[in-house]
Amino acid sequence: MSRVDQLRFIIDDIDKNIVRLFEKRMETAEKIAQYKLENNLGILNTSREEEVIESALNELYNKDYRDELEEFIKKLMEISRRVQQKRILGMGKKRIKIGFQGVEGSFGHQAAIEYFDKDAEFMEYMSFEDVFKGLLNGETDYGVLPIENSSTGSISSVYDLIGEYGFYIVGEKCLRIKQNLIGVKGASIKDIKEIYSHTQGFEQSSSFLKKHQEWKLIPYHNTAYSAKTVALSNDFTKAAIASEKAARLYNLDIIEKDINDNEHNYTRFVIISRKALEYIDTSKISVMFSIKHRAGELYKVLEGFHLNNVNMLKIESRPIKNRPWEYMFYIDFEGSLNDIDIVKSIEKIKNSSTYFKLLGNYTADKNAS
Ligand SMILES: C=C(O[C@@H]1C=C(C(=O)O)C=C[C@H]1O)C(=O)O
Repeated sequence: MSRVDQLRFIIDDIDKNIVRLFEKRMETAEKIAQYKLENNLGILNTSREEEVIESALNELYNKDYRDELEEFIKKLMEISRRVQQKRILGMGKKRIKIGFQGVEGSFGHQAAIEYFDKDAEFMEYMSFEDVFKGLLNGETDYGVLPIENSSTGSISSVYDLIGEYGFYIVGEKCLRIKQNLIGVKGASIKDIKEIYSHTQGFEQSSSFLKKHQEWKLIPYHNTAYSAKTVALSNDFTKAAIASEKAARLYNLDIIEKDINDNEHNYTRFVIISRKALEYIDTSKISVMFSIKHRAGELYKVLEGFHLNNVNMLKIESRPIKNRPWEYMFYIDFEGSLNDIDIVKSIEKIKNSSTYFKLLGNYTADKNAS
């Protein structure tokens, strides 16, 4: 072993000890952070830091290293303050709460889990409007709602609720939907008399259901809730249209798999919030507006997209309550508010509309266009 190798061997051993001591020191600092949080104390304590430096310098045999040691200890305390800060923020951070319609095993629940951190708290709501109410009264931080299915089209009630409640769209999640006919363990297709599902489940499986006109269709709040109801009934004559996950969760049999009419069956969910978020990495914009009931008004708006080379993704119109034959338009288009052409297109819509609201600028799900 060369001399330098020998010395490096010694350094490696010293570093191992330093790492062990470093870990110990940081863990102790975290315990102090806990105490500070409980006693409402600030992290920085200058007089204590001065003491720490002084006693460290007193420990030093080789006084030539005074400045270096001081620098080292100062840096160490800076790191320890950062660790404490992280710890306090982590402890203070409340779990975010997400509202969805239905029960565990519903597609809304799945979209919520896939979009948000698993540590979030997921809250079940009976109806779409209940999800909005939960957000309005502060029970939740975000709501997850289906807005469009690739086979059956827009979920108009959710559009209306977005208009009514005035929340923002801060994200989207596109989910592949596979519907299944599920029944109690041991039930066969011949036993069935009644089917429970959300109307979307029926609509998405309409060709399959046409072959069984004798079945009574009972619309329910949610596909997973239908599965749960069938499980509780323990009745061979009842079946549900729901996900494979719901079948597993409620201990039911899959009588017929993948009964949706279209193989490529997707539902797009929007993530709604009381506040708009900062526009970072955004690629899709949603707006809502109404226009004068006059020839060429919608054309003027759409011209703005063409002139500024903006790709429109979807347009939806919904009747305005109490104003017969007048409509609210909802448009989704590609872009970010950091882009000047996009801002110009939006200005054009604003100038041509009687009412305008920017619903959100968010990151598009790659499966949504
Ligand atoms: C660890 C503490 O928090 C901070 C960090 C210090 C350190 O790393 O030694 C000292 C004082 C505080 O500014 C403490 O208060 O003791």
